[in-house]
Amino acid sequence: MKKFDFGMVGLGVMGRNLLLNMADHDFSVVGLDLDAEKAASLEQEAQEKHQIKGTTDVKEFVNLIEKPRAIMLLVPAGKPVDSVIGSLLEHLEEGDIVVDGGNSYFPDTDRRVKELAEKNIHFFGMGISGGEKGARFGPSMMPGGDKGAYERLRPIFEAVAAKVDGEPCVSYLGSGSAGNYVKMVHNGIEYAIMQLLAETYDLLNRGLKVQDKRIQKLFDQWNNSKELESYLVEITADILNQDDPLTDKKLIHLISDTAKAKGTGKWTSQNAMDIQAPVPSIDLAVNMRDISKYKEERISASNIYNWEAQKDLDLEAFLEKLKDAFYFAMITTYAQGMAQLHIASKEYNYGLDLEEVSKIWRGGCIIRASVLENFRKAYRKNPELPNLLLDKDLAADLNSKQSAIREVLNTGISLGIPLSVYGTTVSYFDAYRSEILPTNLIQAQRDYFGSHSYERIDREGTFHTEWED
Ligand SMILES: NC(=O)C1=CN([C@@H]2O[C@H](COP(=O)(O)OP(=O)(O)OC[C@H]3O[C@@H](n4cnc5c(N)ncnc54)[C@H](OP(=O)(O)O)[C@@H]3O)[C@@H](O)[C@H]2O)C=CC1
Ligand SMILES: O=C(CO)[C@H](O)[C@H](O)COP(=O)(O)O
Repeated sequence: MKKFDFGMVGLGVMGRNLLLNMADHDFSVVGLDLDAEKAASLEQEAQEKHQIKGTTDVKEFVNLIEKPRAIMLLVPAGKPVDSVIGSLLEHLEEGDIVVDGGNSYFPDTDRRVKELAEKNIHFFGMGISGGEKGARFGPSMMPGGDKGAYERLRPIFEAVAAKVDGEPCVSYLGSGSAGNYVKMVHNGIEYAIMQLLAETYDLLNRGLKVQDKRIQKLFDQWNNSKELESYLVEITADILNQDDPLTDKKLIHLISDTAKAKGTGKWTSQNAMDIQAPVPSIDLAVNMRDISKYKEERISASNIYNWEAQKDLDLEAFLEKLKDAFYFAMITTYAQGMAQLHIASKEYNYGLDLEEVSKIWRGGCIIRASVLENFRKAYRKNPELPNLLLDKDLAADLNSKQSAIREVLNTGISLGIPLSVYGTTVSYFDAYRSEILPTNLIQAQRDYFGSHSYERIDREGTFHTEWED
């Protein structure tokens, strides 16, 4: 009996759809899930041309795959990944390849690579983005680690990946856990841009009392513009247009404002602090999801603190400024995430090529946007660019939009609408462009209370002062 080309463990949202995508591209595929219904429904969903089988039996699953085997895991991150690896191990043989396609925490990937290498089994992490539709019709995929193993599977991944101008949105990114790290930062950027869009909506809806229809039209216009065409802007317009099937209202007004998170945004911020890569826009986006959870306290506080403000402004002129402000904040957010990748690449010896990262984020993934092409050009000009804010072409754009974001921010503050990510983005920008910061005072304070010493700008050495109180 002819064996299958590829095996998938986990037939949920991502695994089932990616497997069907592979079958569309003429690869024969077998899927494993603990849930018999999911295994059976995979076969029911298959079209005549597909070669697909679903099973709940690990031994049968492994034996059905052509050697050396290629197996991908798309199960929830954490313990389920270790549990699946444990159950596969007794059936795998030397030379088999196991790919973790989930949002695994990158140090877990480093550990698993080592554990499986001792058994001569190739293991690598490959972040996948695009959600349900992306997995089914073309995701962006971020593999790292075992390059030889990736090369063997490259034809499958290139066939199923999203394509932009004929180029597949998958590239080998670097050694070790590079693939999971890049996906983690992708999600951090995703959190911040989602928060920026939510703040934009709040400013217009709650602050300036603009009708949903007008806001929806605005996002639609943005998505149809050269600068702001992007998946997250596109779906935000769709969301605002969605009717509720149970009432006569728009669905958005009936959804709870308490946000959930699976952890990748938090990991991005936590690790950024570890490697001293400032990403305040991502930090704030995580904070805002956390603040949203304190619903009872927010209700109490809203009864204590009132701020009723009206703003007379020319709405159409303001919307033009808002577009520039969003562009400014979006670019500055990407710049922080990309700078984190630049620093992490050195810290963990990943050898990341940020031109490739920009290339494979142009399509398929949640943060795909037309501006990624400009980032690609910036990194092509200078592969060692430490921060996109230093690219001359992007700088010219940002300079022309600086006044817009400051005006939008002032409007938000005077109306009492929280524009956290907009605000922190401007502070990040202002700090990054400051030749002189007040950190000399911090150094003096540290020396004053803790004799921590300081350095001077006029002579070499380390100094301590007996400060007079
Ligand atoms: N959903 C999304 O948009 C995206 C998700 N991801 C990541 O991809 C991974 C998978 O996510 P997603 O598909 O959404 O998750 P789902 O929960 O939809 O699917 C996971 C599947 O894995 C199965 N499973 C769990 N443990 C085992 C096991 N030991 N053996 C076999 N099957 C098992 C689950 O079965 P059961 O339900 O019966 O427990 C379920 O069918 C996660 O790491 C996620 O963070 C990445 C990008 C986008
Ligand atoms: O990886 C993804 C998209 O790129 C997943 O959809 C992820 O679950 C999103 O993160 P969170 O659930 O924390 O909002």
